[in-house]
Amino acid sequence: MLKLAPSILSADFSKLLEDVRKVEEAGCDLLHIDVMDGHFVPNITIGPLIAQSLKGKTNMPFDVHLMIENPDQYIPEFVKAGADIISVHSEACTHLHRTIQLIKQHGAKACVALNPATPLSVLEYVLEDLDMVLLMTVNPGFGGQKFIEATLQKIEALKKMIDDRGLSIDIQVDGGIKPDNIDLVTKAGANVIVAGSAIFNSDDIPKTVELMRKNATI
Ligand SMILES: O=C(CO)[C@H](O)[C@H](O)COP(=O)(O)O
Ligand SMILES: [Fe+2]
Repeated sequence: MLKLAPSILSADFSKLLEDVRKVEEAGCDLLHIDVMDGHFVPNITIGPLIAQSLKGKTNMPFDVHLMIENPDQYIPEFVKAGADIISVHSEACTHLHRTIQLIKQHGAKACVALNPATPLSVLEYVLEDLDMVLLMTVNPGFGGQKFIEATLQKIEALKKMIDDRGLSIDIQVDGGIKPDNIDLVTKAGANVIVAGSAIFNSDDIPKTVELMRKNATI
């Protein structure tokens, strides 16, 4: 099933709740919350307090993308703040299996995110434990970057890996996705689509969301 996950990184933080309601009214499925620590990625964004302040004010589940070092330290806090899905970067986890179990023990859905240059082989022994895999289609750290075409092959390969094992795991893509390339990523096998600048910087959010759904091949 296609799920659209607008990234609040491109929202107007001075009227965040208003922007969140706009994307919910436009029919988006998940709220993608980008957490950056200035270490794992060069940018600093938001922490659990902001997530918590939005909880209960929208019905969209919270899809929390942790771009931070030592994610284990913060997972309990983000679940308390309302995270429904937590993504951790394989590159930031020394004990990836343990971190995945920690997310699940706290009652959230577990997702592993991979940078564009990270091979799918890191998923070999943990894939069965996951609810979702997030393939970055830009290098993490900033919104509004250009989609990296080479990730299309990787999406296809992940889809095959999941199907070959008879699993049912969502494939999320994040970075540079717009109405004019959503067909490529959905055709390759992605079904959870993050879009920040394409949605929040649009003059007509409902129209852009509708166009993304129309152009998706699923
Ligand atoms: O994780 C991210 C960046 O690290 C963001 O989710 C992503 O960049 C979304 O923004 P855009 O759609 O504008 O590329
Ligand atoms: Fe993200």
